[in-house]
Amino acid sequence: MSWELLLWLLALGTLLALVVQLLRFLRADGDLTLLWAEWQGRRPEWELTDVVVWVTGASSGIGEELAYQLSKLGVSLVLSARRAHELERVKRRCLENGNLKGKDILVLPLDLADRSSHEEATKTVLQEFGKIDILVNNGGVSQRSLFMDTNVDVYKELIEINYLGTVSLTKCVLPHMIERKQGKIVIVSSLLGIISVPLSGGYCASKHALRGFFSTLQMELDAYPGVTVSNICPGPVISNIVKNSLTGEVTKTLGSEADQSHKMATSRCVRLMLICMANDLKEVWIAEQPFLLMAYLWQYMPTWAWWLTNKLGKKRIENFKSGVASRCGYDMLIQKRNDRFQHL
Ligand SMILES: NC(=O)c1ccc[n+]([C@@H]2O[C@H](COP(=O)([O-])OP(=O)(O)OC[C@H]3O[C@@H](n4cnc5c(N)ncnc54)[C@H](O)[C@@H]3O)[C@@H](O)[C@H]2O)c1
Repeated sequence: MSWELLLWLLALGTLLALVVQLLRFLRADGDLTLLWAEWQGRRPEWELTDVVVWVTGASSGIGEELAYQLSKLGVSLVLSARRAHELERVKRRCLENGNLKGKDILVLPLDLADRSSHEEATKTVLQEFGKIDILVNNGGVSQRSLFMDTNVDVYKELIEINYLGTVSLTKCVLPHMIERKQGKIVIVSSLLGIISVPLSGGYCASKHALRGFFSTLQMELDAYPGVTVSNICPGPVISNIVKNSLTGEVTKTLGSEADQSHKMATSRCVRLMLICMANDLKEVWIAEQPFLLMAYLWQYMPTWAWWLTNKLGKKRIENFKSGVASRCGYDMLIQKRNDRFQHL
């Protein structure tokens, strides 16, 4: 075989490998560090056993699924949200399907907006389990309304729950972690803490605030390498978030959602969240395409991202005005993606 032919074969092989990697990347549902950790990193089954985990927003969606997956790992669980009866339901299912006993799960009703109650709640957890290894700040609400139709109180509420509620609870728990020189603070932010979309100005603001604030805290905790902060940014995930979204008034929620077929399965999102926690990753992005690509576009080519988001944003506003509020404007792209991958 001549050298020339060998070189051609080598080049062809490299090209093929690149194409395969590109196809993989296009199907990726997490940022590259996270997917690497899933492949080669520490497993949640090894790292997250025999720990006390406090999950806020545990009565529904991502927090509820987190409770189920954590209960299978054999952790002690504290389940918080506002509705005690919903938390009791989640506790019952954890006991039915997981490896825990009744004494391993504490139901602790908590309103993130009622900051004066957070110190007492923290004391209750410490009295019950003696330590807090992981605080998952997951509770939150979203928003669907145009700025011109939105009362400023809605923005205040979003900041109170999503941002200040999270900061306040972390402030109560952190001294205990610093004293023990170990612990994990997990923030469930959003891709909307990195990018922005119309109709959710208050939600985007609260999640951008979380990212800015907790990145700073990560650096301030440099002297305590055993105390880590992880900022988790999911894209659309199946849950009740849109249904529970605030609209133009604090007292009004959207109340329904037509279709969630374009969203990531809650179980997959939570599995990747556990991988993030097991590997102490500082920030992870969890989303299917094209949402993940949009985040990369915002990061590396903001002007192009603006152009595209603006185009899709118009569709999102049109859908909202015609009463299909759950549609995100990326529907055309998602439909094309689904059609294409069905044929692969
Ligand atoms: N589902 C998504 O598409 C998505 C995407 C990105 C980020 N997130 C984030 O994930 C987190 C969980 O949301 P989800 O999607 O499971 O929605 P969800 O509506 O199903 O669950 C939200 C949880 O937060 C709780 N909560 C709301 N207000 C609260 C308050 N004042 N005090 C205490 N608890 C409160 C709710 O009771 C519920 O348990 C939120 O922070 C949300 O912003 C969700």
